[in-house]
Amino acid sequence: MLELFRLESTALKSYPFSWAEIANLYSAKDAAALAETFPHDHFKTVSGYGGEKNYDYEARALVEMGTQTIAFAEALSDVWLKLARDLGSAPYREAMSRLTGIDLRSVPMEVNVFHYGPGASLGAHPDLPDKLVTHILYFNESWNRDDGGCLQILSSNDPTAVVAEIEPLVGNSAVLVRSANSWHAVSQVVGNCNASRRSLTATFYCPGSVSSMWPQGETPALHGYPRA
Ligand SMILES: O=C(O)CCC(=O)C(=O)O
Ligand SMILES: [Fe+2]
Repeated sequence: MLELFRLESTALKSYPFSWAEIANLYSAKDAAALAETFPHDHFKTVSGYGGEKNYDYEARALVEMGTQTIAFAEALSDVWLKLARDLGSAPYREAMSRLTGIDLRSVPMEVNVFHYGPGASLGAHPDLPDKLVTHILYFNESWNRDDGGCLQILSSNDPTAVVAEIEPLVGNSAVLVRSANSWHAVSQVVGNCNASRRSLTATFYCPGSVSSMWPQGETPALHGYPRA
């Protein structure tokens, strides 16, 4: 499913920090099926203001932290099951290690899926210090830049210091190596947007870290995501 050679044939950019945009992660047929059957089950609403960042979106677990366990596998389409298996696999970790120059073969990782509905955004942030690398994959069949919802690579904590913008189109992805200056944001989705902005993050953590998305002991209320 995942065309790992795309990761192997990309070099990281060094400005304004270590990052890369990588397109064409799947065949056209798989890309269409992934976009068509993007998960709508078992989401929690995540929002908060202040602290590291402002944020507002819907999140679903796909591969649980530090395991290869696929969350709510029974609700996934065949292509989504395949993608979840690939993201939990050793060859994916090896390709990500080669791309970033960081040994990610045995560190804890988790995969989560997101809908950003009308008005949703993610303020400028460098990612928490216990993260090593985040790979963000996108799943919209089409996208209008005027609707917001783009990943913005920033040269500082100033949200207007935009160096590059990545559209959330299926097959497209971005790799961010966490550092003190790895500033990035998601521009606000406009209020009248008629499709959600769809993404997934595969996050590799420092050894010994726990999930900040799904704190242990918390039993979040999960719901279906009803919108298109
Ligand atoms: O969805 C994106 O493009 C960025 C997500 C992100 O920065 C994060 O989850 O920390
Ligand atoms: Fe981030």
